[in-house]
Amino acid sequence: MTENQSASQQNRVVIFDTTLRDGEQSPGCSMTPEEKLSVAKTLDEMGIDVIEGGFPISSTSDFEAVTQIAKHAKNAQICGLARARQSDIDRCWEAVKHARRPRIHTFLSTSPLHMKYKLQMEPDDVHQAVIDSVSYARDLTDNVEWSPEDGTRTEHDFLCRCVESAIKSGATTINIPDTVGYTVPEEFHDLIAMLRNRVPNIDKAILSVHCHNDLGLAVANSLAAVRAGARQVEVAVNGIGERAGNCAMEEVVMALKTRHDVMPYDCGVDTHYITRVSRQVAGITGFAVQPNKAIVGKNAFAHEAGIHQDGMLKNAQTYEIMTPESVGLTRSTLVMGRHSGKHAFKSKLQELGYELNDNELGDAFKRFKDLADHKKEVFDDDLIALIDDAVLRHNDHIKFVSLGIQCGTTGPQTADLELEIEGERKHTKTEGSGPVDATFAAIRELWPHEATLELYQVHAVTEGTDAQAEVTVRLAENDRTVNGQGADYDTLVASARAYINALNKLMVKREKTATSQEAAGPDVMSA
Ligand SMILES: CC(=O)SCCNC(=O)CCNC(=O)[C@H](O)C(C)(C)COP(=O)(O)OP(=O)(O)OC[C@H]1O[C@@H](n2cnc3c(N)ncnc32)[C@H](O)[C@@H]1OP(=O)(O)O
Ligand SMILES: CC(C)C(=O)C(=O)O
Repeated sequence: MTENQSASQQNRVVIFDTTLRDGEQSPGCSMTPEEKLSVAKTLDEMGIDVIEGGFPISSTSDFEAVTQIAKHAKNAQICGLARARQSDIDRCWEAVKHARRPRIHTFLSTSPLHMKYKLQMEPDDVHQAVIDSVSYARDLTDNVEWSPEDGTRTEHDFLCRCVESAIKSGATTINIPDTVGYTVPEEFHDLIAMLRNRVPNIDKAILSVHCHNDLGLAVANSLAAVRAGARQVEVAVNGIGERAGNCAMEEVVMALKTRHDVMPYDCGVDTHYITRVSRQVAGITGFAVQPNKAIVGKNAFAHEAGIHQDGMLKNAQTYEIMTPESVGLTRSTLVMGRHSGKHAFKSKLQELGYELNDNELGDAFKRFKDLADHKKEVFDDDLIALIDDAVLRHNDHIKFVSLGIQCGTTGPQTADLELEIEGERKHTKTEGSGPVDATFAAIRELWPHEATLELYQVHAVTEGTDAQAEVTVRLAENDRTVNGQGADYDTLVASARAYINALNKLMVKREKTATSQEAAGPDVMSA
């Protein structure tokens, strides 16, 4: 009996996280291999069962990300996506094979619309390609997932035929995607029930769902599918993903935990990591979480109305269906400030879930002391922003040194900027239309580049006029898009740091992103 089958029989729901593949398909959301690896490490630690690290044939950067994730994962199965092409499957296997538990996820559209217009293939040829691609993948590994893309708009007879053949060809997971987020919960429930009733060998594979959120129904649809017998749910942190996004990991996991009475299914996720991974993904992608977002929004556990506050004081359960602690929002035991030393700093970071090496700790401590000199209270959110900004910066080609600004109504706005570029200090003083424009103009003068600014976003980490600013800068150059982040108590310094971070990432991408054309194979398998 396979691991998947035993999970299926025991009401255990496998959590398959696709933040790093479908999540990354959100426009402007691309992540470097290093960033993907750092998120994957958290997902692995928190008990996510399967991590889809990317689409290895799509770029050398994605190939490298999946390879690195596969090499580092301790517990999770590591998966890559592949079209129904030998070259895609080979490339995927090359990356995932390093994992202790690798998985190939291959897919092909089965809806009339997709077959006719997108694939331009006849149903019989699609059916044969399913058999060929799954059999080919199965020769490489015994852990093969197959997805009929646009499955929810596929004719039932044809869906059953393809699912049955995919299982006969060796698929161990059958994932039904609601690719365009069209389905409503009752329909999804009935679709899964229909497959279980009609496909004779359905129990040989675990049934999975992959829901998009175009109508805001991704979580409801996924839970309806679980109630009908699906035992894998595909999710993304903060619900990011193509268009309106994917089923939000934190929502499904907390719904299963909180309403175990009506949904008696278990998953292996340690929910205490939820806040941390949400912040990590938001920081890396620059996709801020809306304040009223379930589970991870800033207001998810805030009570403002007097009657609610009164109820909370008398008994928290009056207005709280789950505790903030259960998702990792802990009341601080260590208060950090200018008098805190390195030991307390290290313990605090451990409390927040960060393990830094000695160099990273040293750099972060210097930044913390500087911040504490300028800010009365250093909150947990300040530290998280600071750590996310300070680590992962060691190999940067361009480093921020200092910035002086002249702004206001009395004279030209100028930025006096010093950078260290490949070990050499460079300095300039540049004018601009406002201090941010002057700062970015100074960077462009010291490091000329063609990339265009697509997004400039400032977010106050905490309340108060001394709050740290967390800035996101998105730069685009040809097909490459990168998000840079910077945090500082000075908004302009944070802006400079974010722009420089984006430039550093762009350089890494320039080096690594050779398009996959030479690796991409010619045709759909049977065509
Ligand atoms: C529903 C989903 O989320 S599926 C995943 C979507 N994710 C992405 O597309 C992100 C990564 N994609 C990419 O980088 C590129 O699209 C690549 C590298 C995969 C392919 O790039 P290109 O070779 O330039 O092809 P392009 O993207 O223009 O078109 C896709 C081709 O794949 C074919 N195709 C689409 N899905 C499949 C599939 N499951 N199996 C086989 N072929 C497929 C299309 O019919 C089209 O073929 P054609 O070129 O013969 O018309
Ligand atoms: C590849 C499949 C699972 C997908 O992402 C979709 O259909 O949305």
